[in-house]
Amino acid sequence: MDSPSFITVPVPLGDRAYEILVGRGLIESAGARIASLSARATAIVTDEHVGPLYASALTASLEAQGLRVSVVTLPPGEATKSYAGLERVCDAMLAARIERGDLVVALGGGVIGDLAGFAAAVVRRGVRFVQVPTTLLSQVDSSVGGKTGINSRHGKNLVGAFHQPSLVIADTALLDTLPLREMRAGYAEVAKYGLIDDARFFAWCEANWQGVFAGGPERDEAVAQSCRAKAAVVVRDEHENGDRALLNLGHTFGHALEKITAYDSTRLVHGEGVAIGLALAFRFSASLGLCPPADAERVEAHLKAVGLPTRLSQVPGGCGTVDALLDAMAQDKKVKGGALIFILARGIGQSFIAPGIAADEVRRFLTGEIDA
Ligand SMILES: NC(=O)c1ccc[n+]([C@@H]2O[C@H](COP(=O)([O-])OP(=O)(O)OC[C@H]3O[C@@H](n4cnc5c(N)ncnc54)[C@H](O)[C@@H]3O)[C@@H](O)[C@H]2O)c1
Ligand SMILES: O=C(O)C(=O)C[C@@H](O)[C@H](O)[C@H](O)COP(=O)(O)O
Ligand SMILES: [Zn+2]
Repeated sequence: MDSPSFITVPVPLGDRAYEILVGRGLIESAGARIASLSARATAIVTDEHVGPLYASALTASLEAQGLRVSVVTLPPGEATKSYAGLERVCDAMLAARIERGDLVVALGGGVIGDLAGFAAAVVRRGVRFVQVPTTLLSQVDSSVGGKTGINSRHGKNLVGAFHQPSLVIADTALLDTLPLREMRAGYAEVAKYGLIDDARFFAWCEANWQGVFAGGPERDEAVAQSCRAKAAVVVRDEHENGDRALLNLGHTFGHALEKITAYDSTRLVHGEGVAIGLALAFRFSASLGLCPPADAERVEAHLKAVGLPTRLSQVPGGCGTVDALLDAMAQDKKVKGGALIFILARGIGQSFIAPGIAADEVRRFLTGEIDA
């Protein structure tokens, strides 16, 4: 199993423990690594952008290990994370006679990872799966932690399951073909880890983001550090009964925007929604007197420097009314007893879970943001 140097990030979850491998060129040895999990057959799930670039190399690498391989290729974009997409993947797995002891291999971004992982969770009541994430977002976030699912017309990720992967192979060279818009979107989730609880990492991001984009050693470091940060949270709260909600920083607003833009990736992709959501969470915290306004300005300045949107006015086609936003936010999975729970911040790297924010405060803040 010769391969270039790589970083291993363990996710010690007892009988669901697995490793995240991060490095350039890992796809070449993916077949041997996946074969070591002792399956007989694999179903690769991918999309129409990623499949033509990487599915044949992965197929060859798996077949060289004697594994039977089938491939299902879906349309790219958020709209694929749907009931129809789920039906296609489940039926393809069943048609390929994928058994419980076999493996689903998600080759793509977060859309494919969430969808394939959910199909793996439900087909035959549970098949193992491997993540081969191909976007920055999926390498730093969605391939880790076992949240799988699809969107509903009622909201983001409302139908899903916790189902941990058996292995994550993050080949950072695959990001060389990723469009700039998608690099930027994934970067919002990288910056998020600094904003949650690691001010030093946020400062590192401010100084090193160009290297992450360019594919230097900073890229591998950013992916590995993000995975370490996420794994640490997931290990202490796998099913989001407490601290894991911190990973939702920016998402109460961001998910509402994704729903309002009808999961139309030409208008808004997840990471762009998160970028606007991060900026909103910090400005909301500042407006409540919780966070120094200078920190909110610094967050916005960094996101803008990278080329990310930070304002509701930047949502193509508009962000809807305050009522539409509040209505979408009411379906957030953090809602308890009908009341919203926000992730707010006392400063950069000092985020916290904030129940008990009055609905009037949210309305006042959003009204100001829409009018800004
Ligand atoms: N499960 C989780 O914990 C979690 C965490 C964060 C986000 N998510 C979910 O992830 C999804 C977003 O994922 P995403 O940002 O990866 O989007 P995506 O999967 O839609 O991929 C973005 C685009 O890049 C293309 N692409 C992917 N890899 C490529 C490559 N190497 N070269 C060229 N093109 C490539 C895709 O075809 C697509 O058009 C959202 O649905 C979000 O809700 C889940
Ligand atoms: O892994 C988590 O937990 C996260 O919240 C990570 C988020 O970046 C991700 O977008 C996640 O899918 C959101 O989860 P949801 O439970 O709010 O749908
Ligand atoms: Zn996210």
